[in-house]
Amino acid sequence: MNKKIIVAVDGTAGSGKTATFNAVAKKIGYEFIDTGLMYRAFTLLCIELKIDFTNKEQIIDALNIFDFSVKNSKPHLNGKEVEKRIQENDIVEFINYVTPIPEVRKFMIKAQRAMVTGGGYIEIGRDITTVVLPDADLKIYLDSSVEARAKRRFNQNERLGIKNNNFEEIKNSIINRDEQDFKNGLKKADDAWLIDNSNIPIQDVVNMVIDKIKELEGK
Ligand SMILES: Nc1ncnc2c1ncn2[C@@H]1O[C@H](COP(=O)(O)OP(=O)(O)OP(=O)(O)O)[C@@H](O)[C@H]1O
Ligand SMILES: Nc1ccn([C@H]2C[C@H](O)[C@@H](COP(=O)(O)O)O2)c(=O)n1
Repeated sequence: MNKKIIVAVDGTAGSGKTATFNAVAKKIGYEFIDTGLMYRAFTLLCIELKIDFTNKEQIIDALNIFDFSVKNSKPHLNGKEVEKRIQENDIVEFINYVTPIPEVRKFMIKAQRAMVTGGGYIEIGRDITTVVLPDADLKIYLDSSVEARAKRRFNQNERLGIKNNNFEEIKNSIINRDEQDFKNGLKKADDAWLIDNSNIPIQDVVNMVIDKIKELEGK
């Protein structure tokens, strides 16, 4: 019986981490953890508490009443399902006040590490291969050109019928998010496998990754 492994994934905003590795996890029966949802849910809590986002102490105090869980593959904040709510624009507007705070990152890193109790997990984010799971069996850094990511997000918004869908605004938002992520420590780990999917269909990336996981399971 092959032994399941731990897979850690980092990558740039909108590069395809969720769509790609959710599909991989479903195909091979692994647990999928998207750590971005935790930061989004915590930002929502701060919004609901009407916190002054320039006041770090208030944000840090909110950690004491932050309960995040995933039930039936849906993120829950203090017991309430928030899957759609945490994808709304106000979250992105305020999240950059939250993610740089060391005490917030320390809290999240501890929780994200504790979620992975052995093989059979795929965890994605921005500091998983470098901080949360530095000893993961397989580390992947997923990236795409800004153009490719903006086109995908634009097309996704069209499909979803999102109004005021503007390519240039999306492109600038991606550039800004990259800037903040790199400031927060996003980088390709020396021992991570770089996958640039700018011109690779998602199904091909899924298959490449599954082949690699199966190879490592057999070792
Ligand atoms: N290889 C690919 N080719 C074309 N489109 C892709 C590819 N991978 C992902 N996509 C599409 O790109 C869009 C963004 O993907 P996704 O939301 O998974 O990115 P992400 O890295 O999780 O984003 P974020 O960092 O914002 O959470 C989605 O519409 C997804 O279907
Ligand atoms: N481990 C992580 C995961 C996410 N973030 C930041 C990056 C974004 O600003 C925000 C939401 O992540 P997304 O849902 O877009 O993947 O949280 C981080 O700093 N560390």
